Amino acid sequence: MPKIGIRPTIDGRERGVRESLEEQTMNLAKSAARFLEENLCHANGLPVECVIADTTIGGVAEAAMAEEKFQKEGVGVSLTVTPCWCYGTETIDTDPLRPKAIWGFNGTERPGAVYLAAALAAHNQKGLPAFGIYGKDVQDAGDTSIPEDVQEKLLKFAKAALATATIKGKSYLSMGNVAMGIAGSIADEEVFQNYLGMRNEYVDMSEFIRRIEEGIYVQEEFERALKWVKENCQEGQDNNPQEEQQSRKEKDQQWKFVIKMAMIARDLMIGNPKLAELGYGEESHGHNAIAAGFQGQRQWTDHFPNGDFMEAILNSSFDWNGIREPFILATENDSLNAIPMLFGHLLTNTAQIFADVRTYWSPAAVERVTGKKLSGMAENGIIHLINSGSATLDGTGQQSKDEKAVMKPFWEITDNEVDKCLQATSWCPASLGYFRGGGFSSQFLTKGGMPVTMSRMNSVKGLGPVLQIAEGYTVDIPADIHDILNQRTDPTWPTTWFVPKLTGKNAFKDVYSVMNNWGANHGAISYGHIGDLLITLASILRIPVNMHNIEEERIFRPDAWNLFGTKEQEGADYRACQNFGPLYK
Ligand SMILES: C[C@H](O)[C@@H](O)[C@@H](O)C(=O)CO
Ligand SMILES: [Mn+2]
Repeated sequence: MPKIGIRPTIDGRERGVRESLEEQTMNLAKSAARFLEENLCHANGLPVECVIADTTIGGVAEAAMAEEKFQKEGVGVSLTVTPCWCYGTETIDTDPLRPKAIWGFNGTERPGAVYLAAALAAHNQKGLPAFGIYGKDVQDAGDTSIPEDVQEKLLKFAKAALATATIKGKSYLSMGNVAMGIAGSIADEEVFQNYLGMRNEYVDMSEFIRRIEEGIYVQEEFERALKWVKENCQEGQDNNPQEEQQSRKEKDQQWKFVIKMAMIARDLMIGNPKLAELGYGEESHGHNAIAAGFQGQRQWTDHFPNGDFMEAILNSSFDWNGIREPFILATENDSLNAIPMLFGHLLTNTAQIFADVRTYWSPAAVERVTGKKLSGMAENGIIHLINSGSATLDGTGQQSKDEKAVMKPFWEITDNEVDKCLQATSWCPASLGYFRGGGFSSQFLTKGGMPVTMSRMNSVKGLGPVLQIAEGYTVDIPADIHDILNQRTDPTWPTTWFVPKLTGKNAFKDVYSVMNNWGANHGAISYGHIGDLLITLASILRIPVNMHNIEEERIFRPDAWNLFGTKEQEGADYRACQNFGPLYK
């Protein structure tokens, strides 16, 4: 995993000045390292490691020594810290690909903040955007504590920067290609390579058939998985017309098939050393995929069982092997929704809901069809998030903290919570009108009251990718209203009722405007209000944000963004992103 490199910079003037600052400067680095290590964790559960340069950095030779150490140690993110004046261009981190921040200690004995300003100016002049962290309140010289406002910025920067470094060099695995003309399923080489530093890998869906027919999966695991599915995955109601319903025997066959699909998709993504033991060396490697998509519709689903079980279970934090890190797997191979799912996962360490942003139900329309009024959080209208396939089962809202529904990092989830998520989910025989080959769709209703953030990447010819973000809440609506609304769509699919936080302005004027401004058919829903983290990450990658409802004081972007205008931040973001261009271009 990428590490965070800490660079203590210092005034290089020996015979008094430097010596007097050595201890304080190194202590600041140590306290930043300790703070980050204590408060951050990678999405796979591993602790975040910091590497401190061997010496303080007073000039370019010591900057080079720090760089050498960072290269050796696999440092993907850098944080420069200083309590004093140092020499800007001579001490800064000039690696153009490494996200970077400078914490200039706010003291008056020695001018750390003056260095911060000078060093940021140097970064801007050189086209190497850096984040500036300057505490609001003056601290005393010997104080190594980290004020709360500085802590907040350190974490925001570090989490987004680590996500950037984690994504770099990994693959998006496109299983199949374009589903039903959905442009998001065109896995765009330019977007992945230039903006994310990723490579695209492609496998034809026929690879699933080859592996199923030739037995290229681990038989022992399959048997264990089948037993687990029988015990834990309850089959839901078959809504197909009686005469079309598949027989028990056919359904039993299909369960076996979809379990194999799940195992094979996982092996395709990350490999499986057990396949090498079975003589399948090449297959054992996988595609180094940190995210993937499955086309499914229609060539596959017109003939074979659909991908819903595979997608839902891989996107969840558990399966027959126990509790584990969720995968990122987009339905309909919508790669532009897989990207925000990946962002959400790396920023929160939790599983992600993939959904169609399907229907805006105005209060008037709800009243017309149900005779009932929406109230409480739902009173301004609701958005129906629903899709066959890849909503994580963590999205049931059956995990809890302080008696509130939450979605947790996998290492905090208990066996009892896994049972509850599974209990809250039924697996309905797929709607055969849509899915001629059958399969099983996960069906659940997300618990209300969870703070969530819905985001989506869109791509515009000539402009490139843009990100849209809506913080809001999942809501409970009365069961009788839900039943009527749900029956009007496909009731075999999982439903999340969503209300965005409204600002009364522009895209967040009302719930309708959020729906009306959504850029495509899908959204990625992440637990928590993480719009600020997404904005920080997007700025590192130079992806402009075209719509968000995040309070101004939570927004943290590289210092250079201010130089593109401070009155109207949205336009400044576009100008800055365009000026610097994609991180890996
Ligand atoms: C079954 C249907 O084709 C759905 O998959 C369709 O409505 C979508 O989800 C489109 O994104
Ligand atoms: Mn869809």
